[in-house]
Amino acid sequence: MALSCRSWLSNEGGKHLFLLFWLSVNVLLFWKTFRLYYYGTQYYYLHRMLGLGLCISRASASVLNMNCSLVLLPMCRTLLAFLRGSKKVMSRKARRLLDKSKTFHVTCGFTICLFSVVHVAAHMVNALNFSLCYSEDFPALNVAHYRDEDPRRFLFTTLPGVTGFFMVLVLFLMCTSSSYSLRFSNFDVFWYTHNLFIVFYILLLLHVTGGMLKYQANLDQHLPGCINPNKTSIDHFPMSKCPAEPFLEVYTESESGMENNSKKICNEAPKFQSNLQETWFWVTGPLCLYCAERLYRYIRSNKPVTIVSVNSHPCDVIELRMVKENFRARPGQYIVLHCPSVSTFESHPFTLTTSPTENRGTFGIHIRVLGDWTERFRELLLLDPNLDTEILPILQQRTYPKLYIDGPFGSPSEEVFNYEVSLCVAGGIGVTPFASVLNTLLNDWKQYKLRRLYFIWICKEIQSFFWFADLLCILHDKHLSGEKYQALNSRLIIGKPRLKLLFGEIAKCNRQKCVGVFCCGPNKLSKELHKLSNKICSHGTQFEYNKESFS
Ligand SMILES: NC(=O)C1=CN([C@@H]2O[C@H](COP(=O)(O)OP(=O)(O)OC[C@H]3O[C@@H](n4cnc5c(N)ncnc54)[C@H](OP(=O)(O)O)[C@@H]3O)[C@@H](O)[C@H]2O)C=CC1
Ligand code: HEM
Repeated sequence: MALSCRSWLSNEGGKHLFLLFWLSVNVLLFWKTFRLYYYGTQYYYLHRMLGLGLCISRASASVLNMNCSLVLLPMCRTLLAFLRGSKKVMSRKARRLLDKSKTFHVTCGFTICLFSVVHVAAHMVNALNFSLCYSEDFPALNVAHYRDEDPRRFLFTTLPGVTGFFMVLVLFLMCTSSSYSLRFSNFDVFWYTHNLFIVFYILLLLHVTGGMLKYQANLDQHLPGCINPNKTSIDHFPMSKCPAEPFLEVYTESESGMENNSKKICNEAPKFQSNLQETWFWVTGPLCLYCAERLYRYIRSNKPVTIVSVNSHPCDVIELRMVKENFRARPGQYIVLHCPSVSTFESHPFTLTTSPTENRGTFGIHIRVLGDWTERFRELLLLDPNLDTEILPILQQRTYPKLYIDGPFGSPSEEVFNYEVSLCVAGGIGVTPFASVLNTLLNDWKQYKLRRLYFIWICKEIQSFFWFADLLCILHDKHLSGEKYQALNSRLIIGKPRLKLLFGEIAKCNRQKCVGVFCCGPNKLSKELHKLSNKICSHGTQFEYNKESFS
């Protein structure tokens, strides 16, 4: 039991701890801001005018500030790839958190949507109260031009109102088009709408320059509650219509000593100033970082690659070999392919199956033709579908379509080399990340921590194994004996692997070790391995689960 807890903690602990920390900061930020506007002496008159709507609108704005700042960071993929590669900078546990970057991005995105609803609702109430609680005494505090003015005026004729309206519209479009089904069926729509994020940020930075909500700047000359000799009552707002609590009930002695002031004479009338714009502090940094990342990626991917060879494999897989000046990549990384002849904006991630080395500049990917984009791409590559293989030296190269790559970007499979023992389970074309790992082990494995690799590849059709038959046999021959492809036969087993039994065997042979479990394939395979990694813990062996994803 203790061991399975240790496995669970090792697999799930980091991400749950990070999520708890992020949640706590959100709650703390909301509560701290709520209290500031509820009890803050400098907001006493504004609170009297707007009531809880003020506190909730400002508290939700604080949460929006933080998440609008965080939402872009997980998408700085080049920065994430650098962090993955810099082993000195982060521990493996910290690097494994990078696998959840897209999940964190979506979480922040949804939080922005949720608190945008809260923020808009609270500001609707504020618009109403600005109108109902128009103050003759403090004209600087008012947003309405006169009492009982139509609150819709603020929403559609002021900068915060108009920018807020369009921000909600953009956010609605971005989120509704981000659903998995729409991204899968019509990536272009997702891409067009999601790139409205730049409009979202421009509107956000304009939104907060409205300066409608004001704080009192001369508390030393006029502490709320003091007596104005020119007025008999201290009620500056039409109490019958205003939502704010009665004067003395809100402020207790411990909060600000308000009662004492009801005997003090005010030295001068209250003066009000617009709040400092915190949003610029929160958002400017990450926005500049992300824009710099996109600019760097644009410049880096602006030069087309040279296609060296195109191989057609069984079961609708094509292998593409390319070369690009100064392109470097680590095994397990992926690139994003963009072919303007197929689609103007649509691009797709593919894991590198061969990475460039010192003595070979080419790199390769294996593409399973599944959807319209890959279908069209194959037609452009293999003009004559009957051609089995077509390897053209660079000089005689046919006119292939222009092809651009973005990346390389990091992925969990890079960690395979950082365990002493690793188990790689591939389902179908999900073998690609491990192909690059195996290719690397062909050359120089001594530099890595990895000393034992278990590799399981599950395919629907036996012909699929021909995608990497050469590689598997060379590996096998290099480390074991056997004729060409004979080796494969001796390791080909018909039927599903008994993963639970396999884990037990691995645990027995690697007592007291931490085994890195890597999966790339169908979700149900991934879920089964994840469950086993959390559960199996015999012989003191721990299984650390790493799900492959284009994070
Ligand atoms: N870097 C990355 O993130 C990459 C991810 N991928 C992903 O990998 C997946 C591969 O798809 P595809 O080639 O169609 O794979 P398949 O759907 O053909 O599945 C491959 C094999 O895995 C078997 N399988 C599925 N679930 C289990 C399980 N729980 N236990 C044992 N065997 C199981 C299947 O058996 P059965 O026939 O019974 O279903 C099938 O024989 C895709 O979802 C793709 O997105 C691919 C490449 C790279
Ligand atoms: C204010 C809110 C949001 C902003 C500013 C934002 C911004 C971005 C940016 C800049 C990217 C990177 C595009 C790239 O470099 O490839 C991105 C990608 C992504 N966003 Fe958002 N997003 C927001 C909300 C959401 C929400 C709510 C969801 C989910 C429902 C979501 C899902 C995604 C996904 C899945 C990707 C990755 C696309 C891919 O690479 O496959 N986003 N987003």
